Amino acid sequence: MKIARNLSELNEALASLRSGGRRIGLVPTMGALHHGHLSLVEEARRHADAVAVSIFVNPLQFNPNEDLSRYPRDEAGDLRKLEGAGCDLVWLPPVEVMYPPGAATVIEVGGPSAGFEGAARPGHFRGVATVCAKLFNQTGADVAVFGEKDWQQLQVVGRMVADLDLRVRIVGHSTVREADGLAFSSRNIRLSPAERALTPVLARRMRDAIAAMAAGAPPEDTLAAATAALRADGFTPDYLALVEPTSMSPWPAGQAGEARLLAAARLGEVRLLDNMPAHLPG
Ligand SMILES: Nc1ncnc2c1ncn2[C@@H]1O[C@H](COP(=O)(O)OP(=O)(O)OP(=O)(O)O)[C@@H](O)[C@H]1O
Ligand SMILES: CC(C)(CO)[C@@H](O)C(=O)[O-]
Ligand code: BAL
Repeated sequence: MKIARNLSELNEALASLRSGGRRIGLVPTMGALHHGHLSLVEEARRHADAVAVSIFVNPLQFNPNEDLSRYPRDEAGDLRKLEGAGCDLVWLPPVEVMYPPGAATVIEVGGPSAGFEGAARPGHFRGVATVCAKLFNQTGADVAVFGEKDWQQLQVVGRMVADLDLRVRIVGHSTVREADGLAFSSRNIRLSPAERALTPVLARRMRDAIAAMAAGAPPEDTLAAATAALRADGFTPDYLALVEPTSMSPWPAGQAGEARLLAAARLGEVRLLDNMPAHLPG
């Protein structure tokens, strides 16, 4: 497994991986890797001949009051896991390589960036889009794999690639969960044991709400009741909302079809994100 920390090391590693027309699959991450990330690596392998994983905690997507300095980091553990997963190349740029002094260009995606994470974390998707565009250009990846866990991010990146005619193909991979239903997430390690024990309730409330709506219960009332129940459970819900899955527009009242239920709720200092498909009857 090759490790690159600057652009000339990256270019050298890519030149050898690409020999004979081999296709490159990229998995962008912020490190502190878990089973969700490793399953994105496996997915990338299904679409490409060589897999590159980037590990970069991107300051541009954190707000000043967010947890950039406390974001979990475990470079040695990450490299061990990636070696075991058969990753071919790890791209580990320091901040000054990604954003050299004087850098002054950002990418602003409209449409699916609005609302939800975009509202809770102003400027977050500008940072995500900018770093993803740079990662795609730096690696020349043929395919890039993203997790559905960050559903809105997946839509924003897909929108950017379409709008800018980027040559990378975006592949989404389903959310990988712990046995009790909690979606794997790097920040989960900051949950106390009592908070960790409560986390499966979020996915359970979402599944129950979807089942009720599929059986004909009105979405607005069902989601209001689920939100109140989560609050009583001990969560601080941020949103629980049905959206059109690609544009992220509110799902029109009374419409039948495949919507997406998005949730964000705080538990202690951790903000949990989840989403699930919701098939609504006419
Ligand atoms: N449980 C999961 N299942 C599938 N993909 C995941 C999962 N968790 C993260 N990913 C994906 O891995 C990629 C890198 O995500 P990131 O490094 O931010 O990890 P994370 O676990 O989402 O961390 P965070 O705590 O910051 O949300 C993203 O495409 C993300 O959607
Ligand atoms: C896509 C990403 C690596 C960009 O920094 C990040 O937002 C993440 O880890 O989901
Ligand atoms: N997993 C999305 C990246 C972030 O929370 O900043």
